[in-house]
Amino acid sequence: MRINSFVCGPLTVEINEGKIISVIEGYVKKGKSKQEVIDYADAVVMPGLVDVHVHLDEPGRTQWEGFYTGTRAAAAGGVTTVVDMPLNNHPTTVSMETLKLKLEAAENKIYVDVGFWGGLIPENALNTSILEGLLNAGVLGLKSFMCPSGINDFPMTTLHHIKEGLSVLARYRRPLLVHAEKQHHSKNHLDHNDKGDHRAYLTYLNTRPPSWEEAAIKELIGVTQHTRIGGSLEGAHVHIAHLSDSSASLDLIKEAKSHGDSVSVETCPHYLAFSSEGIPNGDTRFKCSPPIRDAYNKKKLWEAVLEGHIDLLSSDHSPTVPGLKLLEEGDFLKAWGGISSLQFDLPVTWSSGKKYGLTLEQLSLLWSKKPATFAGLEAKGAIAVGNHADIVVWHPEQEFDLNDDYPVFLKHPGLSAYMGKRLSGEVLDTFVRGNLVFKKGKHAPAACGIPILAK
Ligand SMILES: NC(=O)N[C@H]1NC(=O)NC1=O
Ligand SMILES: [Zn+2]
Ligand SMILES: [Zn+2]
Repeated sequence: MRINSFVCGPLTVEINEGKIISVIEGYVKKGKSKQEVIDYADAVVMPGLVDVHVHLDEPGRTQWEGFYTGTRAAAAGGVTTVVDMPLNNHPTTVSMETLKLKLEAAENKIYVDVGFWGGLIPENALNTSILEGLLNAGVLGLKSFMCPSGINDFPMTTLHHIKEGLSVLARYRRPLLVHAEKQHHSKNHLDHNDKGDHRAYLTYLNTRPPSWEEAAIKELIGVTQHTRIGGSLEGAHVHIAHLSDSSASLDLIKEAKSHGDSVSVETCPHYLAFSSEGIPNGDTRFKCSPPIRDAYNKKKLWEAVLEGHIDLLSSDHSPTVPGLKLLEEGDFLKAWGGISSLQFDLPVTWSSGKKYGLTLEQLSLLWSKKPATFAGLEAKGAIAVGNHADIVVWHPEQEFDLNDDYPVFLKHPGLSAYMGKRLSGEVLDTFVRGNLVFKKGKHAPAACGIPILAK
């Protein structure tokens, strides 16, 4: 099969047996006989997105999302690989046995390729053989929380657990992703028992100040110094999930990187597209942790992205059921924290980013090459000879309204914070390993995604 496209000049990508076999500047008019040629004219052909932070919640909470709905939404949004988080599913993915349950649940249901993070919790951190079993079974790395996760069977880890986990991960050369917020009480800090207006977003924002992120990251940086070349944790890598604070927390990460620590950081579209000032009273679709901060913070976060201080983007797609989002009560303190977004990674990032000067090359690095490399997926994330033919074809300038008529494939479309927005950048077609999994608004009849296991 050949794909022709005209972006920065004509381009032809040749695909055979799921892999890219040539990338040629210019249109190749004559191919082998019987070879299928798709001409995309002036649409953009880019590597499919690799979303390394997605909660698919199956098994156990399929009513929240699920492999079928989540990966169909991913395919419709040009996301060709997702890496599933070890929590919100039940049981959580914290052992070889629970990973097996994930794999069984995913069978014949996934429309894009799916990798898995395992969970680092106190129990397995203190039992190396459980962790080794989980890593040997193929999780791409581990994830832990420095504050309560909101899920009973996923307890938070202390720095001691994190160090234990890193010493195992160092041998496997796989990363630890950390939810870096550390609860502490300060003078202005209102906690959940205080009587602020629960429908006001500011009440919630004040319960999770930037100093929570700063405190957690400061502790982590004390550990990442040992990941430097020659250090006691050489080979280990710490990745800070969903950074929201673009001030002191970011400065700490920059400093650690300047010393050669093996550390990276992601942020998410909701921190780049929204600001606290614009969140309506009672609209709990916008509740997440760490919280969406003010417009100045957002601007600084975009600057950090464009200057390369933020390594990659991910969705932290974390949906739930309408009942737990408490939309009617609009109670920001009691509602589930998590933003539903997976299908909109590409248009949301583009619509917001182009106002700040984001280029297509940067977009592609942040959403494909960098996350693929981070997760150890060498054959993904770039249109290059030998790579998987994971491709999104899209029209960056095509605008659309996310209204009730728009085909949203997520389990609960109405819960997404992006509904009602006008976005720029419509996906035409999505290929996963050469299979056309989404074409002009329709999915392929069969789910041809495969699970990705580390060797
Ligand atoms: N458990 C879970 O998905 N938590 C996520 N939700 C959110 O808003 N931040 C998270 O870490
Ligand atoms: Zn998190
Ligand atoms: Zn998450």
